[in-house]
Amino acid sequence: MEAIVTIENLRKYFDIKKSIFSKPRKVKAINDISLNIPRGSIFSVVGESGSGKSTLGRLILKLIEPTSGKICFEGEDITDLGSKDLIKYRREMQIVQQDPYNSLHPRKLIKDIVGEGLKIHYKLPSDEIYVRIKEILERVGLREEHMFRYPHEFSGGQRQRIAMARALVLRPKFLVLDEPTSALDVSVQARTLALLKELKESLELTYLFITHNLAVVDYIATHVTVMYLGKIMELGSKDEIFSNQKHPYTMSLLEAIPSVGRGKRIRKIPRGEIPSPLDPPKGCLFHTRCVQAMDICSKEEPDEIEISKGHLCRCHLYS
Ligand SMILES: Nc1ncnc2c1ncn2[C@@H]1O[C@H](COP(=O)(O)OP(=O)(O)OP(=O)(O)O)[C@@H](O)[C@H]1O
Repeated sequence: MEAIVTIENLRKYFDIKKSIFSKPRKVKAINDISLNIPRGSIFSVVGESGSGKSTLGRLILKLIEPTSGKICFEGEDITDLGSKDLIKYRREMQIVQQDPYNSLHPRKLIKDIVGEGLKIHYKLPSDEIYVRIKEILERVGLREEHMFRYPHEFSGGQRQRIAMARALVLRPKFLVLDEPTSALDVSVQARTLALLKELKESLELTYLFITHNLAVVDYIATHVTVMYLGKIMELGSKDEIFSNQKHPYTMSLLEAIPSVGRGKRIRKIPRGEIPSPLDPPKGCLFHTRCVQAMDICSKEEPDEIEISKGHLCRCHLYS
C-alpha cells in the first residue's frame, strides 16, 4: 500500500532543567523512529503515558520542530518547510484532541468554531461557507440549528463531534486523533468510534490514532505501533500484532485487556513503573520490567528485526 506519511530517523529531544542551578538534561521523547503510514489505514500508536505518542503526532503535523530526521507527506519532504509553505499541508493534515471541553472556544458560536479554518484557508463567499458548515455538521450527526449554539450547550460526545467537524470541514486527507474518545462515557465512546470508522471510509481519510486503550485499537485499527520511552518496540498489521505479537512489552499490554483474549498467554509481567525518561535504562529500554530479560538485554540495545513482511520487533529474543 502506498504511504501517505513517511518518517525517517525522526528524533525530538526536549531540554529539561530541574532548577535554575542544574544543567539542562535531555528527554528523548522521540528517539530515532522510522515508519510508513499507508494511505487509507487507521494507524494506531499505543504505549503507556510518556512513551512519546502525542509528540509523534505533533511532529508529523509540524506543530513542533524535530531535533533531526525527515517527515514526508505524499512523497514531499516537509521537514524544513516554513509556515508560508506549510499552509497547503495545514489544510490536508488536521488534529482532533482528547479533551472536547477545553478544545472549543467557550464564547464562540459553533458556526464560527467550525468555520474558522474555512475563513483562513479559503476565500469563499459567506453563503458557501454556511453550506459547508451545515453539511459537515450533518455529516457528524448534528443539525443546522446547532450552528447557533455555544459549546456549553452540548454533551461531551457532541462536543467531540463538533471538534471532528472543525477538522473535517477543510477536507483533509490525514487526521491525527489524539485519544479522541478517552474523555467520553463508554456508551458514547462506542458511537464515536463507529462514526470515526464510517467517516474514514466515506471521506477516504487516513488516521494516526493515538491511544493507550488496546480494546479501542482492536475495534478500529488496521495497523499498530507499540512505543516505549520514545522508541518503537513492535509494529505490524493489527491482526499480526493481536494474534502473533512477539515483544514481551506488547504481550503485557495485551494481557491487560481480558476482552481481547486473543493474545498469547505468557507469565505476567511485573507492573513496575515506567523508568524516568530523563534516565532511561541502558541496553533494551524495556529490560528493567521484562520477565524474559537475558544478560545481553541490559548491555546492548536490540536492533529492529523483521519477523515477517511488515512486522517489526525490537527484542533480543529474536536476534
Ligand atoms: N514540551 C515539552 N517539554 C518537555 N518535555 C516534554 C514536552 N512534551 C513532551 N515532553 C516529554 O516527552 C515525553 C513524551 O511525552 P508525550 O506527551 O509525547 O507522551 P505520550 O505517550 O503522548 O503520553 P500521554 O499518554 O501521557 O499523553 C514525556 O517524558 C514528556 O514529559
